[in-house]
Amino acid sequence: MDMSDIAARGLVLLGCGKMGSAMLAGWLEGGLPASSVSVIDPYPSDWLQDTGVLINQSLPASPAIVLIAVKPQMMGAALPNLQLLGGGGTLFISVAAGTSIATFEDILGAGTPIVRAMPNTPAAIRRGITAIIGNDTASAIDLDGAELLLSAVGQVVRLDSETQMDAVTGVSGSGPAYVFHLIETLAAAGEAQGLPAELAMQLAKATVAGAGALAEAAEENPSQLRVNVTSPNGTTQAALEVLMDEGDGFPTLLNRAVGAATNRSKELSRG
Ligand SMILES: NC(=O)C1=CN([C@@H]2O[C@H](COP(=O)(O)OP(=O)(O)OC[C@H]3O[C@@H](n4cnc5c(N)ncnc54)[C@H](O)[C@@H]3O)[C@@H](O)[C@H]2O)C=CC1
Ligand SMILES: O=C(O)[C@@H]1CCC=N1
Repeated sequence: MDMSDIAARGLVLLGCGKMGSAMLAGWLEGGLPASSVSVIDPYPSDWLQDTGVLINQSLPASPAIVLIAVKPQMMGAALPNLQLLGGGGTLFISVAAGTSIATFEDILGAGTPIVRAMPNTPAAIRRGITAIIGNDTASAIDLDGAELLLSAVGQVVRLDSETQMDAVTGVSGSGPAYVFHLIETLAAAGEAQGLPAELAMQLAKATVAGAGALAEAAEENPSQLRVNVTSPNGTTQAALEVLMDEGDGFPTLLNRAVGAATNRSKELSRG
């Protein structure tokens, strides 16, 4: 399968809110024709209506891929829309947090190829990362198809076990929110030190974006990159002594935050 096969047979998107539209923006920017995408969503956004995709119209009989991007709590109402699809080699991909492959197998049948995926919103600018795992029916070709579609909006990693999905959700699925909060709080801290709000925000955004890009591009690991910023007895050391505090510093806080997200993912999958 390549992107032209997906374009020829059609892609169905069930739910096009924040995550669905982030991915759709990335696919359209990557050249997927809008006319090959059918969206089902009772509340299509203005942005979606301007893209030229087919919205709430009859679906192709056997689309290449159906991607499910509704909230876990909406799944019961949304999935019956899809029961008539499949059978013709359609691959189902779900990005729903905390919704197990078994849940989809109950509704769509265990003989249906299903890939569970956890993307993140930087997909909108094709800088996302998505973790995937297939059910027993999903073939190597199905996993390659899922990887092809999702790699159009960023990196793709394959998991060994579905149980890893809860922690992945806690790290990279929810992770952009932690980084956005870091930007907000870094800018607010700059303001507290007397900088104008706009300047503080520009400094914070560029610092996070630049450090992220350097962390990805550099040969050194992030620990060494941190050391490179830290002059002995200088300003960074003064800050890191606060941030790396064993009691209430970053390590403790992030461990608790990622743990809370992971546990919530586990809770959602228990229903
Ligand atoms: N927002 C994020 O950063 C991420 C979200 N996810 C997962 O993506 C899924 C969607 O999350 P968001 O996009 O954030 O939520 P959202 O609330 O922005 O989008 C959900 C969309 O589903 C639509 N919808 C509601 N009932 C429907 C139905 N019966 N049929 C079809 N569409 C229906 C809504 O109108 C809405 O546009 C969730 O399962 C979430 O766990 C996964 C990774 C990251
Ligand atoms: O907050 C959530 O439940 C979803 C899953 C990962 C990011 N957003």
